[in-house]
Amino acid sequence: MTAAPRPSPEECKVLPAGALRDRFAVVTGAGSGIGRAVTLRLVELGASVMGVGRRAERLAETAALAGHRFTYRALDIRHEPPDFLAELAELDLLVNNAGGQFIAPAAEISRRGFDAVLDLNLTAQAALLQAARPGLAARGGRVVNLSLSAPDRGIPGLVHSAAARAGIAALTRSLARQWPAIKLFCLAPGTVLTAGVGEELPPEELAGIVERTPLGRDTSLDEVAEWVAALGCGIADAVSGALIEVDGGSGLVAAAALAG
Ligand SMILES: CCCCCCCCC/C=C/C(=O)SCCNC(=O)CCNC(=O)[C@H](O)C(C)(C)COP(=O)(O)OP(=O)(O)OC[C@H]1O[C@@H](n2cnc3c(N)ncnc32)[C@H](O)[C@@H]1OP(=O)(O)O
Ligand SMILES: NC(=O)C1=CN([C@@H]2O[C@H](COP(=O)(O)OP(=O)(O)OC[C@H]3O[C@@H](n4cnc5c(N)ncnc54)[C@H](OP(=O)(O)O)[C@@H]3O)[C@@H](O)[C@H]2O)C=CC1
Repeated sequence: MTAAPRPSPEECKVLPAGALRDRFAVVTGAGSGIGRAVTLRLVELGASVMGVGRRAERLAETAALAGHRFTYRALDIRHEPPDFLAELAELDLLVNNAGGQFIAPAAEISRRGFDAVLDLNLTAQAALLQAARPGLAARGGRVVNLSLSAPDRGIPGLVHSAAARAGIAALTRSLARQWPAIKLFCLAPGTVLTAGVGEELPPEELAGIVERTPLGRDTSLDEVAEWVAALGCGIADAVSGALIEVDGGSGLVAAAALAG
């Protein structure tokens, strides 16, 4: 199968200049991969961004690229209380991007391993949402939770992460009902060829997963960044609670078939 050509970075930039002027966003995991790309696009569109992550040196690299409208806090969302969010009187956009897991057969995942992945991808993110609620509600704010596509269909090798991501999708829908002043979304980007995913799977396995998606393609960083920015804009005003899969159609295919 011949895949459709990917849009160029410039073709992905569909939002007008200044679309996020005067907006204030918090992006977790802003020191690498998707979080950095999202941060740079939000800043380019006029927003001010506070980035969060454990490694200050990675956040400082993002700061050097983003310029003066980017500040950062080096902290661990699993082990530190989300006071930095509770202190914000006003917040337009929270991008819950920090996350991840390890790939292992279910039988080899210990209780501590399961807890660590549930904590990072569900419980810690729920705590961030609770802390951010007043600031978000004050501004009619939005939340984008990064997720995996079709977590409810099962993902062999990622049972802990699939459980957490199905949980965050349910949390997103439930909060969208309970907090009508805030719009919440899950964005599932399929396979994005970041250094982070490269540490989880060797290149040949990743290439196979990408090839077996219905569209035969990965999702670019520029596409993910533009989708997140769009969810922070007026165009997303009539949407809440949705899981949006920007995944080359991989959510349509059982994960076991993708893994080969
Ligand atoms: C296939 C189809 C794909 C199909 C599709 C695949 C597409 C994938 C798309 C997703 C892409 C991404 O997410 S990209 C993001 C990539 N980056 C990451 O995922 C990195 C994130 N990882 C982390 O932050 C951490 O490692 C995290 C998982 C939270 C664990 O944090 P901690 O530091 O607290 O944990 P540790 O102290 O190291 O370990 C806690 C327990 O976990 C266990 N543990 C840790 N690594 C383990 C491992 N590889 N195998 C077993 N068990 C492990 C340890 O043994 C401990 O248990 P005991 O031994 O009992 O003490
Ligand atoms: N790449 C892909 O194909 C896909 C990725 N995703 C999801 O998108 C998100 C970003 O992935 P990607 O950019 O590829 O991978 P990265 O590994 O580059 O991103 C993870 C980010 O989260 C931060 N982070 C991890 N743990 C913590 C913590 N405890 N406290 C604070 N920050 C933390 C990391 O920074 P630091 O280590 O400095 O703390 C890092 O910046 C993840 O949630 C991932 O699961 C979803 C589907 C596909």
